Amino acid sequence: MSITLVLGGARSGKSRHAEALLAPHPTPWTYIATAEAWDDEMRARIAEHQARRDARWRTVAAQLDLPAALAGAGPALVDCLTLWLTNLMLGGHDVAAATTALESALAARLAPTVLVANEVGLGIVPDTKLGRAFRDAAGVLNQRIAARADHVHFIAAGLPLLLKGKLP
Ligand SMILES: Nc1nc2c(ncn2[C@@H]2O[C@H](COP(=O)(O)OP(=O)(O)OP(=O)(O)O)[C@@H](O)[C@H]2O)c(=O)[nH]1
Repeated sequence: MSITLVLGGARSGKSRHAEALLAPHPTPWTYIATAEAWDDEMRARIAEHQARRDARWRTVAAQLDLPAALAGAGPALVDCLTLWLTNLMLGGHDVAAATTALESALAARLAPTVLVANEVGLGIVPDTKLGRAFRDAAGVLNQRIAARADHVHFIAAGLPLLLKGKLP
């Protein structure tokens, strides 16, 4: 089933674009959230997203186990891969093995999947070793998922740029 990767910077409008991609598909749509509400700012960001989603959505939290969240779900939106990577790295997990497991889960999907990820490598070189390792790992992860995706869209200023496949 079709896989779409939606890339973009912070507040580029990528979540809104990704949500709209599921509109032609049957409900309920599954929103797979990788974020954790660790402070008030994050709680406010999450609340904004939740307010936007109506009863056609069901929300599943998956900080680490994306394959389990994807298995058996209908049309699904993963928001976002970059926070999932953060969770893996901070937890000391094997990122390459987790990515392989995600690729297998995507290949087994029977319904469309949209995945959101941040394009983090466009700014200055991070001044910490962890920051540089994260930036590089995010680039590798995006390339691996993009290679398997049917469609890849890059969002800037709320507007989509086609990198692969088709725009809706
Ligand atoms: N735990 C949890 N996280 C959620 C929920 N809804 C949204 N989120 C998270 O909210 C995050 C998106 O936050 P934003 O800060 O608005 O994203 P952004 O990158 O700045 O914005 P856009 O590019 O415009 O989408 C994603 O990582 C989601 O996982 C939810 O119901 N529960």
